[in-house]
Amino acid sequence: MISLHRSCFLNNTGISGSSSPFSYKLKKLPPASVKVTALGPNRDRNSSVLIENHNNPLKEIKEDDTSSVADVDPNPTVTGEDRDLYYDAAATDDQLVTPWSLSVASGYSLLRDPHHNKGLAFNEKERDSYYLRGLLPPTVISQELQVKKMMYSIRQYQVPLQKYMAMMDLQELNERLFYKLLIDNVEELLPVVYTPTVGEACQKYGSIFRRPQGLFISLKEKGKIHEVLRNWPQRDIQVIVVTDGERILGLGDLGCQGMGIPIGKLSLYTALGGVRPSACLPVTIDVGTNNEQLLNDEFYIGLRRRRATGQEYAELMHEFMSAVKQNYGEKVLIQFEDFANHNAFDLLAKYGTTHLVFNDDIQGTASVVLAGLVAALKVVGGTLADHRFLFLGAGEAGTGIAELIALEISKQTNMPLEEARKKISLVDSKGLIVKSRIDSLQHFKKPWAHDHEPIKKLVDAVNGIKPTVLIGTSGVGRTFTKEVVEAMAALNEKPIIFSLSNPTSQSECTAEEAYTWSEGRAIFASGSPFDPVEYKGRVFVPGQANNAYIFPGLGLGLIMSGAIRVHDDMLLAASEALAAQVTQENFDKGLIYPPFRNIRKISAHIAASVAAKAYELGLATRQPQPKDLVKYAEHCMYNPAYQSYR
Ligand SMILES: O=C([O-])CC(=O)C(=O)O
Ligand SMILES: [Mg+2]
Repeated sequence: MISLHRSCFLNNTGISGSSSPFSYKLKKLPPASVKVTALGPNRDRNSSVLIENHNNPLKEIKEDDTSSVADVDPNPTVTGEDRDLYYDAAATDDQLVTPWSLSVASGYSLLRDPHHNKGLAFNEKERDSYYLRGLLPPTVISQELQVKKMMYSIRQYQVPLQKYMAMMDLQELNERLFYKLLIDNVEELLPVVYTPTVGEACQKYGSIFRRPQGLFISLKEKGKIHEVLRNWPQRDIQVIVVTDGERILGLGDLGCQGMGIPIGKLSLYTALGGVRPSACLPVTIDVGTNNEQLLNDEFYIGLRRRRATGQEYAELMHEFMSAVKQNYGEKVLIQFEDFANHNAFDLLAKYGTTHLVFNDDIQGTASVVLAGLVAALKVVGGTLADHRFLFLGAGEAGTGIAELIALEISKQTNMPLEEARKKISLVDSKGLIVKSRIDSLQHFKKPWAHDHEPIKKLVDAVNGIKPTVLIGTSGVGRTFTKEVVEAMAALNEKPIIFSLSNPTSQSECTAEEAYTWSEGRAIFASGSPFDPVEYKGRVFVPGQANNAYIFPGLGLGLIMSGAIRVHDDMLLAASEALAAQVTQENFDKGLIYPPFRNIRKISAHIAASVAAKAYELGLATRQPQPKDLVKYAEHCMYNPAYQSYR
């Protein structure tokens, strides 16, 4: 029999006995109904404790529970300074833990609990203590061997989508092994759990759907979002990635099937930025879809209706945003992802002053591209202000990048922002954005309407504007034609060409095209990965200008400083920190981004710079400020090594 002592402790994974180093106390009733079931040598395997809450009339307390329900703290969260937020992350062999969890019921269930399952890595003692005898074959293997075996098995699949499904299955089976695999093999597995494969997964989400991941909030849940959030098993949420599925990568409206994106982004928050998986909440808001093919697809998993717009849309989003703050407090980071232009800018403007929000497609992409440009200038020469920029695509990414470049030029030169913007031109589906179009332009395009003759075709814009930098954010593949790349190469000794649209099918040109058509002179980066290209005996390694370099570190920096708002200067700080991570050795290979295999170190530096900026701006609430922010960031990072169970 177990006893829940008056001074039992709760961390994000559950409740532990007083001998464990968890660091804050349960005193009164917890806000949500929590089924607390203990595992351990002293317990009767069927025993469980159900702590009721005000929503739940159930009350079942078995065992010799010495605590009373009223002694449990109603709000055992968020601000306690004595609490080690990262206890769960920092497992070491000498720290024994009990795999207490919400609803871990028995050894059999333990094997099916992804947060605590270790599969064949359960040692003999754990097999005795946790009722695992007979449930596993006799062999005991290390996590390292499990990684080796899983990698072997994943490499057997020829089809990327099969690899994706194998990885998702692993995430649902054994979370720590999933993250160990991803961290140790990041360059190989990033294209599997993230772009480009995640794009295909979203397109086929209905037919590959096995088990729900993340939280689905549809119009059916209107008026009940607060309760829906409480259905999520974790309470201590630090990052939410939310999409409404209307503009998934460059693939368009995938409705509810956009869920693959928040799942993938949050896997990267953990693997690349070290945010604990239990603190991450993927959300898809389903207001319908205008994708006829999905509406007619018998396997479609979302609402079968056309998209709600206007007030109906705004009300659902507002209820969500309010419920998030009510449930998780002021310091939960909400990352908007893959919303359509017409909502993305408005949501960011509306909630930027009341919530800790950030739009990855506008701001994260801007930050990563600025870092790449700053690094590229070390090869090409000149300052940002010496260059001319032309964009194909004037949506979230295009205007977001343009604005951050203008901001940086303005900071560097003391030039008014208005003037700095004139160094940047954008082409949309109707041609160059110019003053004569101003009345018909969407508001986010208006700052880019300069005095210029109208130009329809991109190649004519290249020849007319004579840019040194060409950036594709159109979401439309193969738009950087041979003619366009050759024009850039005729104008520039080292043309900078970024094809940023995702997934690979939507990239404005391939790496091979960029290098071949520029006769090996282009400095090229893309949103989705391309393999190195050999051209005339030289090997060119394309950079991946993907916001995955930025958001995990940015998020960690915001969390560890307890920031309450995102500020543009933090994006600039993240950008500078990333650019500073490119070594001479990288430059020698033609790289303008550091390799992803060093991403955790890179993220720690980005996090430290972002946190430093938060403190400087007075937006940080975690006091006192840690002395060495890089070390602190590293300390905070989730470690997927198995914990030892007592
Ligand atoms: O997800 C990615 O690879 C980058 C991104 O945010 C997008 O393309 O929308
Ligand atoms: Mg995106």
